[in-house]
Amino acid sequence: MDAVIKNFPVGEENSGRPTQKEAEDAVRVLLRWAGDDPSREGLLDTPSRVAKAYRELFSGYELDPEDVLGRTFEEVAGYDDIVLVKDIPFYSHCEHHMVPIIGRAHVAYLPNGRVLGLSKIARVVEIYGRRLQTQETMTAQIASAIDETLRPRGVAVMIEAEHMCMAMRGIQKQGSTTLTTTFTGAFKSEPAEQVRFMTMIRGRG
Ligand SMILES: Nc1nc2c(ncn2[C@@H]2O[C@H](COP(=O)(O)OP(=O)(O)OP(=O)(O)O)[C@@H](O)[C@H]2O)c(=O)[nH]1
Ligand SMILES: [Zn+2]
Repeated sequence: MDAVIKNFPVGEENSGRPTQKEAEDAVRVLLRWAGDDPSREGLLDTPSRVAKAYRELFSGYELDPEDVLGRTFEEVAGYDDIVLVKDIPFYSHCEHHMVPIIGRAHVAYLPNGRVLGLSKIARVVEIYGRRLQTQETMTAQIASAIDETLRPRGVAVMIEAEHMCMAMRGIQKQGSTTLTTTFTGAFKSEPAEQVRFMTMIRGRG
């Protein structure tokens, strides 16, 4: 982990975060709420496993996209056309039900003299994915993080995702996909750039 711990600093100043024991007790309550017995053998270690899993699934709160996006390159031989990283898979959790959102992000920008390491784009998707989210917020957050740190001529983000809260429960519609987009700069002002972005995303193989 090479980025700064931000929202939940590990240490004495970390007064707002529950203790491991509090988290495990909360899981025991939810196990009882589900109708099971937390003291049966198979569930004895479950609270500590769940607490550990939550640290991983929600590790995005501890990372700052600015640290990840700080490393840029200028030597790209004058390349100034679209850079698109498409089909970045991610898992997130909806902030309404805390069940998974399973999706793919497509992220593009128009360089303004500087380019990002390609892996950094996927890292930004991870940082925002590993938080409680709405798809709209996550789409906008990825775009503005890149916009504000890299200052490119434009950013385009599309997310396609399936929401388990619509598939496993509630309306129970499996297989529906939600699409969200955020465009900034030239992608926002020039429809032709949006069309190029969409064409590049849809051009498979
Ligand atoms: N806009 C948006 N809505 C979302 C997202 N994830 C989940 N939701 C919706 O959040 C809404 C919450 O609605 P509520 O009526 O408060 O909760 P609910 O009774 O559990 O809703 P149902 O899912 O319809 O049973 C639901 O319509 C979900 O489909 C998201 O990323 N974006
Ligand atoms: Zn939901």
